[in-house]
Amino acid sequence: MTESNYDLVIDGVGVNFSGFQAVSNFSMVVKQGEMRVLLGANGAGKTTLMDMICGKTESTEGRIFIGDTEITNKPPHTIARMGVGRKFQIPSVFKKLTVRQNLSVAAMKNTSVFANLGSLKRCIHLDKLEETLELINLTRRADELAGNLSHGETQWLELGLLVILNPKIILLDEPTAGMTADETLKTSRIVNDLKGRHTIVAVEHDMAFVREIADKITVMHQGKFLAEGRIGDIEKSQAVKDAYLGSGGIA
Ligand SMILES: Nc1ncnc2c1ncn2[C@@H]1O[C@H](COP(=O)(O)OP(=O)(O)OP(=O)(O)O)[C@@H](O)[C@H]1O
Repeated sequence: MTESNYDLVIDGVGVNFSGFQAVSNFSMVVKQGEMRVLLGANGAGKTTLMDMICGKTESTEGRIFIGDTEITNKPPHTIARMGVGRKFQIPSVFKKLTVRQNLSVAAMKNTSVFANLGSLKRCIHLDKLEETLELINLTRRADELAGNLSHGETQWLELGLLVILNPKIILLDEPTAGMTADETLKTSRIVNDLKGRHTIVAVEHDMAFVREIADKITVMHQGKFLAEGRIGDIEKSQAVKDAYLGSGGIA
C-alpha cells in the first residue's frame, strides 16, 4: 500500500449475531479523500458496519481493506494504528484539562510524529496543535477547561483529538446529534475542511447536514446494500423512498 492510494474497500462483509444476520454481503468502495454518508432506517446495520471497519465487531463474512492492506477482524488498536480513527457520540475528553491540553495529550499518542520530542518535533507538534485548534473553531477557547465547553464545542474537540493523530480514515457516528442549527452549520464547515485530507465515512440522519457535506451517499436497508449515488440520485430513488424514507421522500 502506498500513502497516495488508500481507498477503503469493503468487500461482501456480513455479521451474524447468534443466528441474526445484522449485515449481509455488503460492499462499498470509498475513494481516498472522499466524504461518504451512510444512510438507513433504524436497525439497517450502519453502526454494525462501522464497528466492523474499526474492529469493534468481528465480521463473519467478507473482507475489509485500506488500499491493499487487509484489516478484516484485526484488533481495534491495530486498526487504529493502521490509520482508522473513529469519533463516537459519547465524548471522551478530559474535562479538567484545557482544550489545548487535551489536544496535546492526544498528539503525544502519535508516536510516529511526536515521539521523543526534540526541538524540531516540538515545533511540528505546536504547529499541528494550532492548526487543529483553528480547524475545530476552538482557538479562542484553547485555554478553557474542556468541562466548560458547550455540547457542540465538546464534539468539535473530540473531532480534534482524532484529527491531530492524522488518521487516513475517519469514521463519524452522527456527528451533529444534539447540536443547534448554528453548531450543525459550523460542523459542516469543519467536515468540508477535512475532505481531501482524510477519507471520511459518516452515519448521519440530518439531511440538511448531509446535503452540505456528502460527496456520495450509500443507503443500507435491513443489513444490505440498497443504493448509492449523489444526493440528487438518492432523493429520486424509488427504492430508497419505499425502503427508508417513506412516501414523503427525504426530509
Ligand atoms: N451485538 C448484537 N447482538 C445482536 N443483535 C445486534 C447486535 N448489535 C446490533 N444488533 C442488531 O443488528 C441490527 C442492526 O443494528 P445497527 O445498530 O447496526 O443499526 P443502525 O443502522 O446503526 O441503526 P440506528 O440508526 O438505530 O443506530 C439491529 O436489528 C440490532 O438490533
